[in-house]
Amino acid sequence: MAVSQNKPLPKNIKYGIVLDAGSSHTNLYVYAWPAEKENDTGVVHQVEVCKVEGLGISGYSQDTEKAGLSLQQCMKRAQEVVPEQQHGETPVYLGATAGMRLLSLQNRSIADRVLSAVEKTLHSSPFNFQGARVISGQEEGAYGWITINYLLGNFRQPGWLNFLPHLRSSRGTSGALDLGGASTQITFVPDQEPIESQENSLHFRLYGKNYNVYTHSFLCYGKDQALRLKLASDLQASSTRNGSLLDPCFHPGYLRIMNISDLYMNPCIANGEQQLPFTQLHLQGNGDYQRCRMTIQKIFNTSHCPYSSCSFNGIFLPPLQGEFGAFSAFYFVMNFLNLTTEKNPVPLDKVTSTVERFCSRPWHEVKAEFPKIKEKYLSEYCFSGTYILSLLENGYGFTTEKWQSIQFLGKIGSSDAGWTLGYMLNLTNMIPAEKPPTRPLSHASYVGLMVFCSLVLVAVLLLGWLTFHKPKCLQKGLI
Ligand SMILES: Nc1ncnc2c1ncn2[C@@H]1O[C@H](COP(=O)(O)OP(=O)(O)OP(=O)(O)O)[C@@H](O)[C@H]1O
Repeated sequence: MAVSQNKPLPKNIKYGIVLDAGSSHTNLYVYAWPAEKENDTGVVHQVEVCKVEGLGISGYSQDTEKAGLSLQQCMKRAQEVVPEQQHGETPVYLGATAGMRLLSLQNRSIADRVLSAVEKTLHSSPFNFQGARVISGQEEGAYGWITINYLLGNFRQPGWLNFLPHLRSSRGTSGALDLGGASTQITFVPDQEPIESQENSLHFRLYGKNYNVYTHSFLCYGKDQALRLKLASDLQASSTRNGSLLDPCFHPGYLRIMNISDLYMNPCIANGEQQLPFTQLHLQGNGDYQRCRMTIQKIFNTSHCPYSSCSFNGIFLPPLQGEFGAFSAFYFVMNFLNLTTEKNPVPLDKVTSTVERFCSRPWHEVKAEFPKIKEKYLSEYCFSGTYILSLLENGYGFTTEKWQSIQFLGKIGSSDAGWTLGYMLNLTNMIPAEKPPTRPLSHASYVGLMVFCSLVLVAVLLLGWLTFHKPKCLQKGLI
């Protein structure tokens, strides 16, 4: 509790804490904002993030003790950041995402045990713990959309538009693309209304403005689960007798051994395990982007669509509209491949050729060049890059032209792009439905505005007089 106690305490700052319990990890975020401005947009910022080691939902169910200790360390860090006298009033929320949705489908009682173990630790902290819950895919999409638009300042409305309500539109928002380990979300305000499918439709009224938002969360299409789907589909298509598989999505020279039971012990994959005559899968990379793309394509079923347009698996998708911010693993992967820029998006053909070149590089060379990067991530950037291209291009229909509207975002200002900030803003009622009353002008601004308007009026009158009453001598001279 040392750090903040030695510093002068900032006045009138409020704090909130959100834990994001993902499939592979848990992150703790501390947010802060000036108390007197809490209903303004864009005032909340992330002041701390702490990674809870071993507390992915899968990790927690295996090594509860390690994960518990790491969670306590992150809570300690939060105690240092938030001034001690504010601990009791600082809310803490925990939201578990797709990893936990899958675990609940697989084994409800383990999932409940994981949540109650985490709850116990959080209840014993000095903060105001508000509960742990599994958030739905729809919520994950919606809160991600709220976060990025809040941080980008897109909910700000120029004051003069209040007098012209018919000109108000929700076009000014950015769509949100989120790629997790177990699920992926797409959320945006479409042009087409009403949204054809009810389960993909959300309505918000924020700061006095209506938003009809399309969202869908694809469970099992996060990058880790998508790899499993692809491997299961490869196995089904192969005639291997001993479990050896040549995999175009890994680098030449790369080898990985996986237990078949781990691959199939998963609600994402229909059980086909018992027909296999081997217990282990031996993957051998050959780094062939085009073939990798073809194998990935098989996990997207585009054979039926009960709506006017679909993404894949018969899920409604209206025509893409506006700009998009792509974050989480979309960003991690593109950033590793040097394909994220602050200003202009990298064109689709350059992204494709970069991924293609990277996939073809021998594994020993890649490993030697990036010794500090976790082997799991490094070995999968070829698959992940190819998967991102398949999902965005074939799954959602980002053509060469539309690709330019995607911005890969890690942070916006000091805050990570993700669902957590939107979740806290909603639970603390910090996004009002109606626009907060605008503050009256100060005396000095009022006088300034009157002087400015008077000068403009005088200039317009003078110009009018000169135009219509030209001096006679001048008029004669012209003839
Ligand atoms: N630096 C990195 N490079 C590559 N992959 C990464 C990196 N950091 C995290 N990941 C992976 O990116 C994926 C997305 O991470 P994120 O934290 O957004 O998802 P999650 O919360 O686990 O997913 P879900 O919402 O599906 O439960 C995970 O598979 C994670 O392991």
